[in-house]
Amino acid sequence: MLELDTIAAISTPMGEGAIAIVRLSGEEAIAIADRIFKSPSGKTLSTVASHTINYGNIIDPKTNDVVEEVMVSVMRGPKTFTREDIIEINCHGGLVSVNRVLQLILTNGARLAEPGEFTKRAFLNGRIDLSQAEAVMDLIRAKTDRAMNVAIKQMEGRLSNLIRRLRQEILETLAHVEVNIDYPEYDDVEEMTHRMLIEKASNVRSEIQTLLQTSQQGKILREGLATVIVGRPNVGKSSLLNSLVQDTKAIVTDIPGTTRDVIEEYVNVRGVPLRLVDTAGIRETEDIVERIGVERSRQYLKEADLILLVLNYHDELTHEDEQLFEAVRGMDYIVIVNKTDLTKKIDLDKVYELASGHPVVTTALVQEQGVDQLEEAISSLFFEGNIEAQDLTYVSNSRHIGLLSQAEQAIEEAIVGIESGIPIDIVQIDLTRTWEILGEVIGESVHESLIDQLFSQFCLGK
Ligand SMILES: Nc1nc2c(c(=O)[nH]1)N(C=O)[C@@H](CNc1ccc(C(=O)N[C@@H](CCC(=O)O)C(=O)O)cc1)CN2
Ligand SMILES: Nc1nc2c(ncn2[C@@H]2O[C@H](COP(=O)(O)OP(=O)(O)OP(=O)(O)O)[C@@H](O)[C@H]2O)c(=O)[nH]1
Ligand SMILES: [Mg+2]
Repeated sequence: MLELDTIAAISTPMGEGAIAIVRLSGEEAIAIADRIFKSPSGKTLSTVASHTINYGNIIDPKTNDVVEEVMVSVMRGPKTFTREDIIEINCHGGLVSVNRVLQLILTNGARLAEPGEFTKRAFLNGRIDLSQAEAVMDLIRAKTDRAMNVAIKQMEGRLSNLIRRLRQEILETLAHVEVNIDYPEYDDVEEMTHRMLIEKASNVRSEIQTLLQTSQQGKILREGLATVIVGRPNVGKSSLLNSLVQDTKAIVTDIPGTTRDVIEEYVNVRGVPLRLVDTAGIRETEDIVERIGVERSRQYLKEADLILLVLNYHDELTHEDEQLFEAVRGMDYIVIVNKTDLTKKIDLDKVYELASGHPVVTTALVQEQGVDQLEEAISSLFFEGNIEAQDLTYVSNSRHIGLLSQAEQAIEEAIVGIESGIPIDIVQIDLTRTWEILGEVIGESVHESLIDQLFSQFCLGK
């Protein structure tokens, strides 16, 4: 165990609630709490049994004034979240009262925790590895049930265990290489090790590939399907965003060019998390502010997983509409023909022809018509053919995906090397590199600055 100072933070959201929790972790946690805690029966926290909750008051030791009425949980390490001694003070849930308790703790020997520092300690003290710690953050941020299931499995160590097993197999393979290097004079040893090496390394490679295959869905579940609404000015793009969000987030007017900037919202469409982006209508424009917006729309378009292309039923197809079809070619898109409550001026046959097999949905968004069909089209596009396998281990985090791709490449080089009969000590280098890269996923052999950066993305008090 590392010797670290005692940290404290408010671990519940800033705002009014029924209760709010101030959490302390570290060697001095119980002693510090005792300095400001007074129980009616006179007991002290340092003498109560571990994992008990205790009623009492928080008092300012300088004035002896009662500051708060609380329940204090005492949990002695190592069987705690951080493996250190932990105190949790359950206050009345008002901003002023929790802050007063926190201030007293800080003036009585604790230091304010940095974002993610409690979870970082769980990592530094070896209770969880890096991929599990990252999953804790994903769990908090999860926007749908499915995203949460992926995070929980990763937190339980599913991914870590798989990575550990692969690393173990690489080590065993390396042991065979050693034999080969140590006894090069035995030809039959070389024969055998070659076959074995190729078999073992191919096995590892195919497991890495299987994992990488889950990454696209995993990433979408975690980060949301990047969905961009495009269309000419005034066709109803912002109305579409509002219908899907079921709330008025984007300003809707009949003035073309209303949306100047990009609006981003998370929505849950039948279990598919969408990171929905409403853009400024794409057209040639003179207005400089609007032009920046249009420029950014094009940028978003490039990075989208799904495009919602909106057309106007009450208007003829224009050259700009056709350019939009051109721009989204090769991407996943759904065509929405809006304003069907008005008279038809669009050539629908032409729309179907341009859509060339992509779904076409008609809507009258002012009357909330067609939204169901659109949601259906989105969810069937996402879940097409691959109903989420319950026991699949997903990779969802860009850092992990990047490392796994590197590992795949390294093991590939090792395999090609063995097959082409290059010196075995070169193969050894590639295998070792694969082993190291995989280690970074679970936080073995990672640089300290990366660890700091990862944990700093957490919420305060986590
Ligand atoms: N009040 C409170 N609720 C909370 C947390 C917390 O810190 N405080 N958690 C914080 O995010 C989560 C719970 N996570 C936890 C994970 C591990 C351990 C823990 O003590 N693990 C030990 C002992 C397990 C055991 O008793 O067998 C261990 O793994 O060694 C505690 C909480 C959610 N709810
Ligand atoms: N009749 C009718 N009007 C609609 C429909 N959907 C949207 N509108 C109206 O069309 C106008 C433009 O809607 P917006 O959602 O602001 O269009 P937009 O594409 O975001 O426009 P810009 O941001 O200016 O590019 C508003 O007056 C809406 O009320 C519809 O289905 N039928
Ligand atoms: Mg708009």
